[in-house]
Amino acid sequence: MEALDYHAEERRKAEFNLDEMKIVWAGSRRNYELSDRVARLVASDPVFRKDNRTMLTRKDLFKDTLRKAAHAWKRIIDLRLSEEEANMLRSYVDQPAFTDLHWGMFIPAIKGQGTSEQHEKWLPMAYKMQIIGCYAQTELGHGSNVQGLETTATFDPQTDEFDLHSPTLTSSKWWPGGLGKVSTHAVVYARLITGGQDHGVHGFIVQLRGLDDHLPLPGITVGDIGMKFGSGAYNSMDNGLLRFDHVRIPRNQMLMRVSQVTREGKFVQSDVPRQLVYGTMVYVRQTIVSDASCALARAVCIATRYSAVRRQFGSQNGGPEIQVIDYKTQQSRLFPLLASAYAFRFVGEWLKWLYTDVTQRLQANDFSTLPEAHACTAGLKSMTTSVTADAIEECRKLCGGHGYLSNSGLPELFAVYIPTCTYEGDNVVLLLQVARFLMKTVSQLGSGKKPVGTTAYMGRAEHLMQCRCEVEMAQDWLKPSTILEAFEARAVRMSIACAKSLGKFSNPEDGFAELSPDLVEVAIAHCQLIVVSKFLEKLQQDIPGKGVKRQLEILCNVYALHLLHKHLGDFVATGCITPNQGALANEQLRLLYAQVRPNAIALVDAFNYTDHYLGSILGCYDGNVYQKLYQEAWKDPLNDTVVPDGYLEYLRPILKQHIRTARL
Ligand SMILES: CCCCCCCC/C=C\CCCCCCCCCCC/C=C/C(=O)SCCNC(=O)CCNC(=O)[C@H](O)C(C)(C)COP(=O)(O)OP(=O)(O)OC[C@H]1O[C@@H](n2cnc3c(N)ncnc32)[C@H](O)[C@@H]1OP(=O)(O)O
Ligand SMILES: Cc1cc2nc3c(=O)[nH]c(=O)nc-3n(C[C@H](O)[C@H](O)[C@H](O)COP(=O)(O)OP(=O)(O)OC[C@H]3O[C@@H](n4cnc5c(N)ncnc54)[C@H](O)[C@@H]3O)c2cc1C
Repeated sequence: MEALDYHAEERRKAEFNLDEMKIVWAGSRRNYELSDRVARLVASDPVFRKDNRTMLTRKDLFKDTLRKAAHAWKRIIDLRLSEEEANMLRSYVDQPAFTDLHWGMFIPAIKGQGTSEQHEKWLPMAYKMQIIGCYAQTELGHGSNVQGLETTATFDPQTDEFDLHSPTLTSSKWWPGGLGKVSTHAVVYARLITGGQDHGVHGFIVQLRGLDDHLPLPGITVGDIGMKFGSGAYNSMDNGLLRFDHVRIPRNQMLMRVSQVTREGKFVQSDVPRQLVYGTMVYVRQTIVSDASCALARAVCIATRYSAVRRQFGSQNGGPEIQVIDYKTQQSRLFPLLASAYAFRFVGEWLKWLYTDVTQRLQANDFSTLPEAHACTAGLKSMTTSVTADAIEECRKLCGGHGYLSNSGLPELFAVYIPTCTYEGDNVVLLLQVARFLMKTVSQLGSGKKPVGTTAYMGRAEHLMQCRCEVEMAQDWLKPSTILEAFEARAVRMSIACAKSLGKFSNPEDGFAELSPDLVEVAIAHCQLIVVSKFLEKLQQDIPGKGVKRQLEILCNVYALHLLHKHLGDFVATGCITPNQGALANEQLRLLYAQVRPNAIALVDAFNYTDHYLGSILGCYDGNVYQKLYQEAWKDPLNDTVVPDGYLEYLRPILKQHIRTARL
């Protein structure tokens, strides 16, 4: 018998080839096939079950995480999965774990900042997980200000060792994932001191726990920092605290690609820029942008499928009520998020390319594109995670009351996701880094130095400062060059206005601090331009499949025009468009929503998420929401008994007292 599909009619409405769209989303046919296979492998394995995890105590959740990680590792070895497949498996298992930090930060830190001898010594053990590492940078007193870290690594020429020490309470390492209970090793960031001189923050490989007994080594105090936001969620991770009491490590455990300390204790700064010490963060920020599209797509998939099932009001002659997805307000809240998921997917692909390019250049000692890579990863990490965090909450609201149920999947997704706005760099702090980069670019405009890469548009500042938008009718807004020019003009005009205001301050740093809220807006405008332009560039590619390119064009226009509508003040105040042209953009946006509507379910099907990964009754593929909600309610432990525990002690006495009072 064919399974019920409450979305069958919606799926029939689609105007494009779904299989081809799945390939576009996955990046290639090969990626699609790998990802589909791994997703099904995880979904069908009972060890990876996750529907009960918000009910577990912290200890049980943590043990469950250890069990899943061990099982995942066994599957990776037994099935001889490649690193790429293993990473897919990690993300489909969908439970933050120490392995994220081991593979995502500890290994990349050694690779990026270690010498070839250090690679040879440490990487084989790390790849086999014979040692497990974390990334111990943040302290109780300092996170954003990395230069303010207090842990010291003092070289002792007598013994050829570093003495690692936590001189104050605030120097305690605080937050590193995997540190609390699991890691045997850490890359620790500490101030390097030689001959009484402070050389700033550097990375050191430090063993924390015994490899046989897992006990902390002498001089090391280590533990978990405690429960975090929400149930389940990020509490599967053992974010830890760490203190050193004069712990000794050999000199060759300082990561020495950027700077070296010789046997005599001489500090040598190589030609490699000191910012490479921050390189692991650049790598992770880039991965966070791709992950943002996945998290956003997940929330949007749930809200879209549920919006097609849910009906409220408007029944005519006893017929069905209106599907809430048909309300224009629902569309205007939901479809820009759907478009953003695609936009972030494509900008994530591009950022991966940029990162690979800069890495290859760094290997050849070409550091020229490092500032651009830093600005792009920082800005896009900030922008995509802020939008995604807000969007998950919006999707919860789009699902009405049922969105607040844990089994909608949205509360846990929100709780897991929101720290992304803080970790790997607080989002505001990162936007200020972008703003610094932009102000520097503007200040060099007159010097003959041609801006390149994502700031190339600033080279056309003269034109962009005075160009006039030519839109006369709503449909004029569909021209890619019109959209692009409006976004470029807005970004350049806001940048130059800020640079002029900065010029009025005698001390530039005072000006930067005073104008920082405006500078954040400038950085956002620049990042939005990058996303819009990368979406437009994607559309220049050959995209096969009936109707696929057309749907992507519609989504690209939705993405750009909803931003234009949301930031209308910027566009009008800078004179890039007139208020009337803004109104025409909004008119066009409404027409675009009507074009998205019949394709909405298929556009979220293209993410190819299994019900296991979605973890949501509201978002389940077959749309059989009400029956599943009803069945699920009976599985709650509170419903194990008809009369709740505590009735006799606490409820009955009150009820009885009430009866007595009533009789009086
Ligand atoms: C189960 C088994 C599974 C097996 C799986 C196997 C396969 C797995 C494969 C892959 C796995 C991948 C997994 C990924 C998972 C990832 C999970 C991630 C979890 C993340 C958890 C969180 C971790 C953290 O949070 S770590 C700590 C992060 N901390 C921060 O981000 C701190 C933020 N602060 C800073 O970055 C800096 O302090 C600052 C930039 C804000 C300021 O720095 P400062 O030195 O003061 O610099 P400043 O004076 O402002 O600038 C000086 C110049 O330097 C430039 N600059 C700054 N930063 C950088 C940089 N990063 N790169 C390049 N340049 C930089 C800056 O622009 C200035 O330049 P100028 O030209 O002089 O102006
Ligand atoms: C779940 C989670 C996992 C983490 N994992 C790790 C890990 O594995 N390893 C690790 O080392 N760290 C980790 N961290 C720490 C994380 O990197 C830091 O919390 C993060 O970098 C923010 O730093 P902070 O906590 O010092 O925030 P703060 O800098 O204290 O931020 C507080 C407020 O001040 C504002 N602010 C700060 N500086 C400025 C400024 N210059 N201008 C304007 N506003 C400013 C911020 O915008 C924010 O609103 C993790 C954190 C979390 C939440």
